[in-house]
Amino acid sequence: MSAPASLHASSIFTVRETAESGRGVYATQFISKGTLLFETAEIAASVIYREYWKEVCSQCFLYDRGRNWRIRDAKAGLAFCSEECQKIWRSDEVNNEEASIAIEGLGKTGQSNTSDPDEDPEHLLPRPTIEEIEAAWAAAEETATKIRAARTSTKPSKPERRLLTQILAIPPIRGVIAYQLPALLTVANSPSLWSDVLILESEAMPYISPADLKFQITSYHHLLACAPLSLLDHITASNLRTLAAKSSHNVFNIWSQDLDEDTSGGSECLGYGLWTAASYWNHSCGPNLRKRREGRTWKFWADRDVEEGEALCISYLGGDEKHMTRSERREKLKEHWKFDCACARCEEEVQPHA
Ligand SMILES: C[S@@+](CC[C@H](N)C(=O)[O-])C[C@H]1O[C@@H](n2cnc3c(N)ncnc32)[C@H](O)[C@@H]1O
Repeated sequence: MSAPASLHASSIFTVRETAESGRGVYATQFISKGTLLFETAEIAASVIYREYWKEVCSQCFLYDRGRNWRIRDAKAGLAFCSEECQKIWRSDEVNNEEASIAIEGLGKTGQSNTSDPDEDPEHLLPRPTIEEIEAAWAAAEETATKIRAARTSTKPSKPERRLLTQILAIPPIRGVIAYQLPALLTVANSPSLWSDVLILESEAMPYISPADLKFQITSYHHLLACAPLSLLDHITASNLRTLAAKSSHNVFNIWSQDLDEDTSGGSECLGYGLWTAASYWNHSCGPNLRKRREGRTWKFWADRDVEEGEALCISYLGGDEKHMTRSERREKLKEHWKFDCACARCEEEVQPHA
């Protein structure tokens, strides 16, 4: 199957291969402006940035102008807008609470605190190549094997205990680990949702810097060293590499205000998430869809009348495309999403050479 079942179920659009932009979504009938085309709440992984954890509901992502939510799970480092949301979060995923508490405990007992990726000197270096990525993960696996042995041994040896202590003393990178954990819970608890992750478009060089790659590996080791044993089989380099490769082109930012509706600025990026079924809309610099997040649900509407056979596209530029020149748009899309835009507006605006 080339897309999640929920997309195939639509009678007004279909997902198919395109010549220039991978798979795309196409109208199978005339669609009038304002029609709600699709909604999805299937999130394979998400993270709220650490600085917002008290202000953003961990379940529904509600943010109220920076007000702190009073319902807290301090051990798990999470806040909720209501008891209802906390209840849903607790019951949602097997292991959710236990695993979150284990991760939150990292760096709180030993000498380590937390690490800021932006302060790492390797943060500004170029993306690691495919060869560098392979070598780093191969080396990581040797340590991972030892950590697994130490965790599963009924009577860990002195070197095994020392290894676990050493790993747990490394400062955790909370932003990375807090995104990896929900993905691994998806692997463990929702195999069909994880299958939807596997068919998303991949990026072969997904790490934005050597520091990013290093931190993903450190977090892998941290997870192996402290996550509940029931999760251990799912904490694999393969799953975490898949997550990075798929997230690169497919995550949606979680904004404090809806950018499609309000382009006046002031919206803060609170985190991001991987909504698998929402990842098939291609970009157009003249989009015909409007999107909005309501809690955990992304909704997509026709923003004008759409003819049968037309590509259904959102804007990846959040409304800025309206005020940008062709070359500015293409440069930004290339820089952030690494593709040469093949949309109809870019085609139409090609300047003939003198
Ligand atoms: C969220 S995915 C969209 C679905 C994707 N086409 C697929 O097959 O899974 C984003 C990726 O689609 C491709 N894409 C989206 N819009 C495009 C466009 N206007 N021109 C060229 N490629 C585009 C790029 O490869 C981009 O990284």
